Amino acid sequence: MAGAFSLREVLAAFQACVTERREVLLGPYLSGWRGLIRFLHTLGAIFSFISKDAVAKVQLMEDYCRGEQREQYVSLQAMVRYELAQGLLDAPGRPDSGCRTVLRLHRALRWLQLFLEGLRTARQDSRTSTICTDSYNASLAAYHPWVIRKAATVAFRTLPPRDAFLQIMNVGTAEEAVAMLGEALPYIGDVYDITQQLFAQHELLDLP
Ligand SMILES: CCCCCCCCCCCCC/C=C/[C@@H](O)[C@H](COP(=O)(O)O)NC(=O)CCCCCCCCCCCCCCC
Repeated sequence: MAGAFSLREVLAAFQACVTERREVLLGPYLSGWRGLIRFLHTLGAIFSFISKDAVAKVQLMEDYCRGEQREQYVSLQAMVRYELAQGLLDAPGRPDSGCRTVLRLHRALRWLQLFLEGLRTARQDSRTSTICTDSYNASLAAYHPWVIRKAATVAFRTLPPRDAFLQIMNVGTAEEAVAMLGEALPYIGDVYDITQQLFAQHELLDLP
């Protein structure tokens, strides 16, 4: 089964990362991202400028999770508490804090949520590139300079048609993929909402 992997397992990580106390565990959160990045690799080299940035951010977070302060990075809530208490978010020009890094992933998760919801509910003959561009423009694009928006839009145009895209998710037929998305998306929405609320509460939504 080398190379064959299903988006079902990838998305399950976002279900696994919310605890009973509504904390978001970083371990499964990052393995969800790792799975998405693997998926992105199968879409071709034109997406590599995106996966490079995503890998760098996930890697940085994994290093915190394995580092000396790993207990402080078990969950997003612990991380926010720790980095705020240590004053790690005050100094300008700290492009390596966990909070600002997760914030970038968090904004990208909003894109993912909109994109997958768009795919799920679109008509059969819809274009994946249109769904992707629309969800990008409604979310992440606001944080990106013109060159990145341009490069992203060019890359999106190479995406396969909706039905073919649903097939490469490896969850079975297009109908089965749509059903899987219907089950998995509420969990992604949950992770997004909890994180959004946490960052809003501590005024961390604009970290440079
Ligand atoms: C269907 C495939 C489309 C994937 C497109 C995802 C959204 C496009 C993002 C474009 C990012 C371009 C790269 C550069 C970004 C950075 O400038 C920017 C700011 O960072 P900085 O503050 O450290 O400077 N970084 C970011 O906004 C973080 C971007 C993280 C993107 C992660 C994307 C992973 C996508 C996985 C897709 C898997 C598809 C699965 C669907 C079945």
